[in-house]
Parts: sequence; structure tokens; C-alpha cells
Amino acid sequence: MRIDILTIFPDFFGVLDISLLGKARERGIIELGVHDLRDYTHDRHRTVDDTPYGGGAGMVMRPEPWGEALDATLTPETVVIVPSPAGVPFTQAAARELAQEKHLVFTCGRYEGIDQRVIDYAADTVRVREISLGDYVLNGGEVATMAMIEAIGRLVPGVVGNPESLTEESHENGLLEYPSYTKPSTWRERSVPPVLLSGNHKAIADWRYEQQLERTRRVRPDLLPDGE
Ligand SMILES: COC(=O)c1ccnc(N)c1
Repeated sequence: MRIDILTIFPDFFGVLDISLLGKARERGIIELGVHDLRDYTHDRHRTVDDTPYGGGAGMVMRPEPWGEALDATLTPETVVIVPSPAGVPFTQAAARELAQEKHLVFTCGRYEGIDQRVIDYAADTVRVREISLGDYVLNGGEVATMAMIEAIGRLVPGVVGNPESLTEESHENGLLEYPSYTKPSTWRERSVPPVLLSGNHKAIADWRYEQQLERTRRVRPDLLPDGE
């Protein structure tokens, strides 16, 4: 998979050289390109924004630099991801789908957003997904992009050492994950649930599923399958 990020804060993504994705990049599983949108401006001040038509507070990102940046980056198989509070809620299922794609381009908007014609222009030739991390506003798309790259990147085949570890996580089976424990078996007078020490794999699996249901009922009843 190749990921390209278009942003006015390229240094923000230095952290992607470390962590899991750093190793995936070393192994050539994921290629990453971070591009400074200002490299696609031609004025002395490298201007990327201007006042909104129709008035109102704040500034809007100019279409010209975005157009040139997209022209230099898009391929026919690209999926453009626009982090936006006005987008479709991001889910584990979406992360799983996007992890199968060959090329993702993240467009990090700032200010009051990107001139709408840029999104419409891209949508004429490639798939565009406006995606929200939740019902709140950030100052720019960079933090959301980082979160999505981590959620997607870890699902790209070959990135995580033991794919088994991906199957029992929150939201993988639609439910929240069960509680986890490790040594010591008693800590500050709190003991590990005895079933986990029983060696009875079926009893452990049943207990874990029941814990998923209980936690999902309590915290996220909206995720419960009908009848549970
Ligand atoms: C500028 O981007 C945002 O404010 C944003 C992006 C993705 N999800 C959100 N909830 C906000």
C-alpha cells in the first residue's frame, strides 16, 4: 500500500517513522509520502488560504495549490480521504476496507476547510471519502489523519506480526473487547477471574464472549446485535 499525505504541516508526521508503521515502511509493506502543500504555491508568501466568498469569519484553503498537489499525486486507483467533521463516521469496518486499497491520499484541511471545488474536482476522477472521527471539531485534518493511518495501517496484511491478535479486538466482531489480565494472579488484593486460570478453553471463550456482551450493553448498547 502507498499512502500520501498533503498538509501544510509536514513535520507533524515525523512520528510515522517510528512505531509499527516505521517497521512496515522498512519492510516495504507500506510506502509513505508526506508533501507540503506550500510547495504547490507560486507567490512569495506561499499563500494557501483566502477570505470566504459570501463573507463570514475565518479563511478557506485556495483551490489552486490543492489542484496542483492532487494532479501530482493521484492515480486511477487512489482513494482520497478528506478528514472532516462533516464526514461519514470512521469505523473499524471502514479501516478494514481501506486497508485493502493500493493507494490512499489524505488531504489535511486547515482553517475553515478546503474550497469545495477541490473535493468535487477529485471526485470526477477518483473515489473520495469524507470521514469524521466523531462529533467534534479539530483545528486541522492532521490529527485525524494520524489516527486513521494507525487504524488502517495496522490492518494491512503483513504489518502486525501475529494477525490472530487483530481478531479479538474491540469492534472486530462488532462488540467491545473483553477485559484482559496478566501476572501476578493477585495484585493489591485483586485476583484474576478464576476461569482464566482454569485451562478450560471453552469455558474461557464463553466467559470472554459474555464479558464482551456485558461491556457492550453497559457502554455501547447501540452496537448490540438484535436480541442480545
Ligand atoms: C479539520 O478536521 C476536523 O476538524 C475533523 C476531522 C475528522 N474528524 C473530526 N471529528 C474533525
